[in-house]
This record gives sequence, structure tokens and C-alpha cells, in this order.
Amino acid sequence: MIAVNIEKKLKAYNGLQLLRIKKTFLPGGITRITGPSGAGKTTFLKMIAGLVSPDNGTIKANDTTWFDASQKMNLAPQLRRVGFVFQDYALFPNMTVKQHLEYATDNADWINRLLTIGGLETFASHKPDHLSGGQQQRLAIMRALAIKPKLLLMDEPFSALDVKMKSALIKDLQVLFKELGTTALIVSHNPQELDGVSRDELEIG
Ligand SMILES: Nc1ncnc2c1ncn2[C@@H]1O[C@H](COP(=O)(O)OP(=O)(O)OP(=O)(O)O)[C@@H](O)[C@H]1O
Repeated sequence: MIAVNIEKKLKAYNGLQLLRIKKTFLPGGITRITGPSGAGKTTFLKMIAGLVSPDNGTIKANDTTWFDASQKMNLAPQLRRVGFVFQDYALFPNMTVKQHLEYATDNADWINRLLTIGGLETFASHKPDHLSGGQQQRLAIMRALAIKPKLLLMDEPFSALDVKMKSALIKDLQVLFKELGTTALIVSHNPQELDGVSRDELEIG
């Protein structure tokens, strides 16, 4: 269970804007995060991952406190072991598809399964600049899954995929999440994208 109760002053173009979120995410569930552009969706995910610090409040994962402003406690991102799919993918330009996954895990069977689910088997030796936008996006998702994260944060993860690819991938992800016991928070602008998939919704802004 992830329990978040935080405040953060966002530096918006028209001054400061207070982002305040109090929410508990149940284990194994998929939550869709919606809200207008600039509302703070990406910043919210970054605060959970430990990449941005809230001004006030707490973030707790089961019995572990990840962040507590009053105790000045802030667990480092690598100790939170959260999977993150950034909007810009954040791939490594000098690594091949396979090396991206090997960087995260040494389990060869798991790597092969992720390559298959991502439709990337034939591109295993390609570097990101020789991949299409959709392939890059799928690689970013598979890399995030490689560590078998209990919590997966995804920021518009399907934006570069066609409808057919997207629905096949979402089906496979649901199976994987169940298997791994992964809780997923997914920012999505597309109202239909996660219909029937997410059990929960968080609207920001
Ligand atoms: N570390 C930070 N501290 C304070 N403000 C920030 C920080 N990072 C981003 N912001 C500001 O927070 C606001 C929200 O940005 P954010 O990217 O979280 O919005 P968003 O809801 O994800 O938007 P979009 O849907 O366009 O991606 C922006 O005005 C941005 O300048």
C-alpha cells in the first residue's frame, strides 16, 4: 500500500500554485491519473519516485516511510525501487535494446520475455536512434519492468503507440502486474485508454 499525503508549491508561469494530494493506492491496483496540462501530474510521480521533494507531508510504502518532511526523512530514489517511465523515455543513447534490460536485471529468461512482450526481439541489438518512437516507448516500459517493481509510475506511456499495439500491450501488462503484484500509477490524457483496466482514478488540478 502506498499512502501519500503531501503538499508542494509549483512554480507555474503565472506564479505559485499549491499541489495538495492525499490518497492511498491499494496494492496490485492500476490507478489512472488525469488532469489538465501543468496541473502537476509529472511532478506528483517524481515526488513518489524521490526525484522531487514535497514541501510538506509524508509518503509511506507499507511499513516504510519514504518521505516525512517533519522528520526530515527522504529515502533515496534507488532505495525505493520504483519503476518509472518518463514522457521523454530517458533511454541511454549508447546502449542497445538488450543492454538497457541487462542494465536492470541479469535474468536472461525475464529479458527474453520482456523483449517478446515489447515486440522488440528483432531489435535487441539496435540503439535508440535506430528505433521508431513507438519502439523507444516500449523499450522504456520494458526497462522499467525489468527490476520487477512493486510500484510502477508511468507518464503517458502509450502516447506513441497505435491502437492495436496499445491494447495488446495493455493486456500483457495486466498479466505481468498481477504476476509481480505491481501497483501501477498511470498518467493518461486519453479518456478511453484505460477503461475497464484501471480500478481507480486520481484527478489532479
Ligand atoms: N521541482 C519543481 N518545483 C516546483 N515546481 C515545479 C517543479 N517541477 C515542475 N514544476 C512546475 O509544476 C507545474 C506542473 O508541471 P508538471 O509537469 O508536473 O505538470 P503536468 O500535469 O504533468 O503537465 P503535462 O500534462 O503538460 O505533462 C509546472 O508549472 C512546472 O513549472
